[in-house]
Amino acid sequence: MEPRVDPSQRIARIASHLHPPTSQMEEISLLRRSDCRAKGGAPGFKVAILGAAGGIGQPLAMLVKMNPLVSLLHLYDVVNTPGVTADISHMNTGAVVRGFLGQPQLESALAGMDLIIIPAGVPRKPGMTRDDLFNINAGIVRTLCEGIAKCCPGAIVNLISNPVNSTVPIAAEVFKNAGTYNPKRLLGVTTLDVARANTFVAEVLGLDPREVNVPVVGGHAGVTILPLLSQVNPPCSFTPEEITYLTDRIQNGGTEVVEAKAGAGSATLSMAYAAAKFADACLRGMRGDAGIVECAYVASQVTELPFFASKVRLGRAGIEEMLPLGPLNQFERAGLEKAKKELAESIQKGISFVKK
Ligand SMILES: NC(=O)c1ccc[n+]([C@@H]2O[C@H](COP(=O)([O-])OP(=O)(O)OC[C@H]3O[C@@H](n4cnc5c(N)ncnc54)[C@H](O)[C@@H]3O)[C@@H](O)[C@H]2O)c1
Ligand SMILES: O=C(O)C[C@H](O)C(=O)O
Repeated sequence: MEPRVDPSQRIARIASHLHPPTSQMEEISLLRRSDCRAKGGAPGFKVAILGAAGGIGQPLAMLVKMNPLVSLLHLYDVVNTPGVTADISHMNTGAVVRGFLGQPQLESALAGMDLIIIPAGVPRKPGMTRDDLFNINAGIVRTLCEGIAKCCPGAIVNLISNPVNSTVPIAAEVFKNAGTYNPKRLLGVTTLDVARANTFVAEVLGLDPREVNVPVVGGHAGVTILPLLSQVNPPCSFTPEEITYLTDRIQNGGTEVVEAKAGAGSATLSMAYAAAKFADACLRGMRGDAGIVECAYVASQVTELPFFASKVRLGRAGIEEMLPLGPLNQFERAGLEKAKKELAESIQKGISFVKK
């Protein structure tokens, strides 16, 4: 028979786990994790979301909490994480959730994590380009990456904060300065471009969007978003009008949402979906699953540019292989030249921000 425990002591013990003093945060996080495993919870990966209380962060936290590969989920933001954490923690899925609030708790949020997802930063309003976010978001990404270099240098990083074409080079420079840079572990998330391309192409072809796969390469802003409509799977052909319509809609999908939201932000729900899907692909690769291929914006040798989005094969250590672009038609070759011109400037801007 179990020893009798005074119910008031039991309640006090639970309450102290829910509202621990800051200094005990990490210790209790470990305690709860081992509690969870002792009760039969499956071991899994430790994931942190930085910017977890935002428009993307909240639905992303919900989706990651539902991922059976995740055993521990850390939610970090400079505002509102206690509420978001309490809310998400009531979902009866396997992952244990812990909240971290403000810069003093950043290091505890990062310690021991396997995968870091970063949607921290300001979103666009109508009339703005993603590059207009640079001045605020560059500093946010730099600070968070300095924390990663210090507390979990071996983690895989999924970077969402815009302008992605510049924030990924910023992260790379920060990691280089800290001596922790491994290009296989730093991935700019462009999955939403692929999700949009699959959806819009499926609409035109009258297919189920889940059965369509469109490679989208280049970067994540305007003309740098280059859908390869000649490589759509299942193989198909388009009229010149369809190609013009689809390319324009895919390149401006983000602006379509920004304008529809009319000042209330940019894509959050579709982005959370895309980020959760991409994180799941990274985790399956880390687990050792074979044949996981996704498009992402990464340090690259596919073109002469140091960063470029293209198909990568994911594995235990992050990026295991960079797949070639494949044959491009004349329209795509012209698009690639335009994309490279803008990308080169955005990459340089990111690098200079850290070097200055
Ligand atoms: N890569 C993509 O495809 C893609 C898609 C959509 C949005 N985005 C970008 O994602 C970012 C977030 O968008 P959102 O709609 O969630 O914005 P949001 O304003 O709703 O949320 C951002 C969150 O970041 C937090 N934050 C700010 N500074 C922080 C810091 N120093 N540390 C931790 N958290 C911090 C804020 O408190 C807020 O909760 C934007 O830059 C947006 O442009 C990228
Ligand atoms: O368009 C934006 O500003 C957000 C994001 O990059 C998107 O593609 O939806």
